[in-house]
Amino acid sequence: MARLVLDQVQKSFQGEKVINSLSLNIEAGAFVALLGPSGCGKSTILRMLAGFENVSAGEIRHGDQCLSNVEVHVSTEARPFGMVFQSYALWPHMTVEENIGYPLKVQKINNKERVKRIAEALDIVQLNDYAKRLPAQLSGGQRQRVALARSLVTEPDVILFDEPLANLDKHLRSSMEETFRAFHQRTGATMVYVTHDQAEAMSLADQVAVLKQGELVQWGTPQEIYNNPKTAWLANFIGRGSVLNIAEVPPSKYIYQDELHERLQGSDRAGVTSHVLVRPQDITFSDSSMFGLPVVVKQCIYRGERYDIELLLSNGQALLAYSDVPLMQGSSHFVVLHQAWSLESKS
Ligand SMILES: Nc1ncnc2c1ncn2[C@@H]1O[C@H](COP(=O)(O)OP(=O)(O)OP(=O)(O)O)[C@@H](O)[C@H]1O
Repeated sequence: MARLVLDQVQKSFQGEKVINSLSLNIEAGAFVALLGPSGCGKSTILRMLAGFENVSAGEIRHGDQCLSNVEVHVSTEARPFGMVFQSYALWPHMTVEENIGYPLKVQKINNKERVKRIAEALDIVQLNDYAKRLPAQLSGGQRQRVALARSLVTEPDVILFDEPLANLDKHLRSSMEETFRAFHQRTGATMVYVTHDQAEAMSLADQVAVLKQGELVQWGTPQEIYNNPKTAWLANFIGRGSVLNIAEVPPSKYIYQDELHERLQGSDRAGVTSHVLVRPQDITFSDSSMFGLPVVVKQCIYRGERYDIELLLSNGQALLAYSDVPLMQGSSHFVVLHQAWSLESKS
């Protein structure tokens, strides 16, 4: 097991840069998500890691071995990596066990060892009873589990996932998340997981790289990214919340109730303003004008477990809060903002 390093990696297609000087240190055994909107370059990074694409500049290393730079390109087959795709990519004419065993056949692993490893892989993904079936006789989730099992029979150091749950319905996705988690714990392999679904990335990964237009916006634990986003774009991409203008505060710090209320009310007079993120769970409704800020309800939307309340502050800024009870459109209330996180930039 070795660390996977992307060192100032760049990628251009026909002279157009799609990955701009990306550096990431992925520790051995980590579960890393590459997260970002469509077209940000996630799949291109995965394809460079897999060896399907070369790099235009920079270097990819696995431990001491250089996998890719402008001069070196280790082929896909020679990298100790497994891969799981959105489309499963199973052989339709092969049974489950034949599909799983195929990479071992290619590696000319002897029959006895092959049978043993197939049985272990079937056990990990809990498909022992399905070994003799064809892919067409399986559900989408079961097919993806076959693809998972096939990715691990060669005992790879690293497994690359390209949106593996994208074709599955919501219910199945959450049970597959459980499978991935257990799979990671049992194999101990390093996992690099591409997704555009922030909830999936947050629940699975221990480190998340958020990308936008080929640039790394932030790299950290799910908690860091949720609680301490650098930019307003990221704050809106991960979870829900409101970005407000307040009288200037230093970036990257929490501001609490009294100071926050004061600076919010002073934002109109202030020469310089800062952007802060307020999460809806950090807002409560108050009976008192002494502690609360006046707001008017713009919209109230039922969400099952709660209501989303879109509010307008007296200076016209919009604020999202949650409520257990419905509030009438146009009605006036007071809210307490318990804390806000000051952002480095708005973009
Ligand atoms: N072979 C190629 N030739 C030219 N441009 C490409 C090629 N592959 C990808 N691109 C471009 O590179 C950019 C990043 O694409 P990529 O597929 O990596 O994004 P992504 O984040 O994985 O998107 P999605 O979530 O939609 O799959 C896009 O603008 C895309 O059009």
